[in-house]
Formats: sequence, C-alpha cells, structure tokens
Amino acid sequence: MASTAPFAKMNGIGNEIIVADMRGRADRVTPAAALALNAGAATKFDQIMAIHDARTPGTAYFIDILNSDGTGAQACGNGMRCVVQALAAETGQKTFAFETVAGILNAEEHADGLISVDMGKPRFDWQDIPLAEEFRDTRMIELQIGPIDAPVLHSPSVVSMGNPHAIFWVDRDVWSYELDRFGPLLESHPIFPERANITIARVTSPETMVIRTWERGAGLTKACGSAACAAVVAAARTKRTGRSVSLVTPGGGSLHVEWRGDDHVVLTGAAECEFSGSFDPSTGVWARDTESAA
Ligand SMILES: N[C@H](CCC[C@H](N)C(=O)O)C(=O)O
Repeated sequence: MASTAPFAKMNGIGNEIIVADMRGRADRVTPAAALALNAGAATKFDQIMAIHDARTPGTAYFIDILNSDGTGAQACGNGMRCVVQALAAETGQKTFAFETVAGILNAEEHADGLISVDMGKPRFDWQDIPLAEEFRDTRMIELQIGPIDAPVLHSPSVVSMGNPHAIFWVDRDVWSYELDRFGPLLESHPIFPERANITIARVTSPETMVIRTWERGAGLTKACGSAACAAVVAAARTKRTGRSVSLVTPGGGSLHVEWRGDDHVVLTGAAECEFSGSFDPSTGVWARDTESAA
C-alpha cells in the first residue's frame, strides 16, 4: 500500500473540491481512488486538485486535476482558488505561479480573503475547443436539443478555457430547464470529441448573469469557474455583456470574471475549507484528522 497523503475537503462557492497534497512523491491520485472518494458522503467531490512538486522553473507547483468520474480536466477555476487558499494558509505567501496540463497560470489571495486566478486566454478555433467538424464562427454553432421544430436549447457559443465549454443562452429562469436530462446528452454529443462542459446562461444586465452548469465528468455542480469564464467571454463576444461581469451560480455564491485587455480572463471569488484528513492515493481509503473532527 502506498503511504498516505494529506488532503483538505474544500469548496469554491459550492463547487466540491478535494485538495490533495502530493508534494514530495512520484505517484498520482488514481482514477480508482477518485471513484472511491466520490462514493463516500463526506468526500463526495466535483474535482480533486492534486498539488505536485513543480516540473517547470518559474512555477511553484504542478496541479493535476481529476473529475469525479476519474477522468482528467485541463482547468478548474474554483478548484484553483481552493489550492491558493490552502497554500496561502500554510506558507503565508499570497501570489503563486502554477502549472497545469493547460499551461502556466498565476493566482493571488487578496487582503479581503477573495482569490483571483488568471485563467489564461480563451480560444475560439473549432479545432481548439475541439469540435468534430469545422465551424468558422464559434460565437454560435448549429446544435440543438428537444423537438426539432421547437428546440429547448439551441445555437450555443463554444469556447475553450483550456477545457471545452458550450454556452446556451436562455431567456427564462435557468432553473426551468431540465439540465439533468439534457446535460449528459449534450456533454457526450458527437460534435464534442473530448466531451464538453454544458452551461445555460441568462444575461440579466450588461454586468450580470446567472448560470447553471452540467460539468463534463462531474454532472450538475453548484458552481463551475471555468464555465463562468467561458460564459462571460462568449457573452462579451456576442455583445450580450461587457467584459467585466458578476455571476450568480446555483450554490447561491457569486463569482466575478474580467476579460482583460491583454486577453487574459481573471476569475475572482471565495474558497472555504471544510475538514482535513489523509488518504491513500491509489485506493482512496481515507481518515479524518482528529483535530479537525473535534
Ligand atoms: N469546476 C471546474 C471545472 C471543471 C471542468 C471539468 N468538469 C472538465 O473540464 O472536465 C471549474 O471551476 O472550472
């Protein structure tokens, strides 16, 4: 059996995150461990953010991201905030440069406790999302669900924030759509060869939006940071909003997204630690720290 690694169960405005401390070791959290942790009531999660030693000079850590179905993800904005909060509490440091499979990203904890993550530049080319066939204009692609003559959701904008996102624009209350039914069908639609995160977005003013997301590999979540970024970029591209937008997410939390002039997208919001423990990264067998259980 591998030696155990410390972890913290955290959340980023309701997005359920496990931050695993894999520093100083060569193994990775396995898909089997992810599935086992997700099967437990206390450790059920949307993403595991595994902190590994840096691979590249100029970065502090490499972050490996797993979805609750054991698959990998290239980006997780809410999870990155949890990582920053955990490392800031441990080290007293406030700014960090991380590496993920999608590249290098910078993050910072502010004096008020909110955390900003620079999620990098969005990509719009159909090959980069990726889509299975050419669409010259990804501000709106042909895709619909529901009756052919009266589709319930249609013509999404698609964006890569390192990971693939489709944003469906709606006029009605976001809760009036059966995202639990349509989400899985759209996530695995053949147009998305690497599947996609599916968001419905209702723009409420040039600076505000309400979103709900069906996450690739995790299902319905209380918040999705990279989807918030994708939604704001897509809204600004289609002139639905400006480039600085506050979003309300299903957990009731709020996120702020700014698509800066240098093309970088910055996500700002809170993070919270629930409890800590240790786990076996190969099996997912875990125990709660006695201090935090008191
Ligand atoms: N919850 C995450 C997104 C995870 C994305 C993942 N579901 C995928 O791309 O496979 C966030 O805050 O950005």
